[in-house]
Amino acid sequence: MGKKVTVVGAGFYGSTTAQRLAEYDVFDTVVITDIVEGKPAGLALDLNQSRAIEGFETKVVGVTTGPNGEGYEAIEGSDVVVITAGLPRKPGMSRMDLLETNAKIVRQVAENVAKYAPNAVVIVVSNPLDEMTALAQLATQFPKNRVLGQAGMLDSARFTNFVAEALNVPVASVKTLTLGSHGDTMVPVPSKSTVNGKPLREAMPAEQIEELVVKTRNGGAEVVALLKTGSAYYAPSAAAARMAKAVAEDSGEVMPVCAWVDGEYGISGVYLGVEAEIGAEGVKRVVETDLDADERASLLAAADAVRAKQGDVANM
Ligand SMILES: NC(=O)C1=CN([C@@H]2O[C@H](COP(=O)(O)OP(=O)(O)OC[C@H]3O[C@@H](n4cnc5c(N)ncnc54)[C@H](O)[C@@H]3O)[C@@H](O)[C@H]2O)C=CC1
Ligand SMILES: CC(=O)C(=O)O
Repeated sequence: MGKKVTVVGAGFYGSTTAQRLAEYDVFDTVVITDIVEGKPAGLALDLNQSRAIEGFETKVVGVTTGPNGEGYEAIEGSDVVVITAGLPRKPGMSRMDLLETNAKIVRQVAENVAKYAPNAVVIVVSNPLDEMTALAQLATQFPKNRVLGQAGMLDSARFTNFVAEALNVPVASVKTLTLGSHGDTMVPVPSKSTVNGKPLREAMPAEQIEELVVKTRNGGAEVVALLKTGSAYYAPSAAAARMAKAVAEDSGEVMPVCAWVDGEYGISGVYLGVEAEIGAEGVKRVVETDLDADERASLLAAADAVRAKQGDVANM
């Protein structure tokens, strides 16, 4: 049977994700939903009219959902659900300032996903990301491997872009990695970063790497400050769409994602940014990589900070 993906939230992140997913042409159907009357249907109409130009057959369906789950039957049979519903940051706000508002939204969405798409893999993007991922798992009661969050793909892409720009080399020649949280305890990993296959540490001085590490941690805030309203969506949607594609194709691709960690790195009981194999069941396996002592210490600190916050969302 053909694959079906749902994107919940038809704002900037959701609409660009739906576009990317449709243009991949690997799904039969992309459903996009929102609580705003008419907007999902309008986006679907517009995206479907681009099919003849872009050359894809995926059908986009737009549905407005109600406060009591009205309209959610449209997501039935989804293989993947991407949750983008929720407020974005304003300049000066931290992702954590969105916690209480977005927790209510994500809980309501996740409960409906559990009811109408009980076999889906859920990819959470709403912020604060690590907490909303944990909340979505609690609210759906899905197996922990079937709920994951998007952060590391985006943060690594930002780090890669900054390195490529600083060295004036093709983006494709740079590989970087970020682990930890999608917040202050993000852990960019220079020891696993390379330029043309050679260690990043041989390509630029330590002080410059540290500058780019800080820039990566502030990557989202830098865009928010420039946009004035809303937050980034081109790179974020590329990241979430790639994850959804990996699930649909059962590719087993290793990606940095927010996944349930149960013993890897000596860390347990927390959704945290780690590398994982992604496939039809969501996270097939968390992939542990060798880290320097300081990177490992930062990851452990991130786990402690995130675990404490994730404990709070159970009652939200
Ligand atoms: N994880 C990550 O790396 C990133 C996360 N984000 C987060 O993604 C979220 C969405 O960002 P944008 O699309 O830019 O915001 P946006 O404001 O453009 O769109 C959010 C949409 O969610 C909808 N919504 C609200 N409650 C809903 C509900 N109960 N059901 C369905 N839809 C609902 C709103 O009507 C709105 O259309 C934000 O929380 C933002 O912080 C954004 C960028 C990166
Ligand atoms: C909004 C957000 O989380 C980001 O751009 O990183």
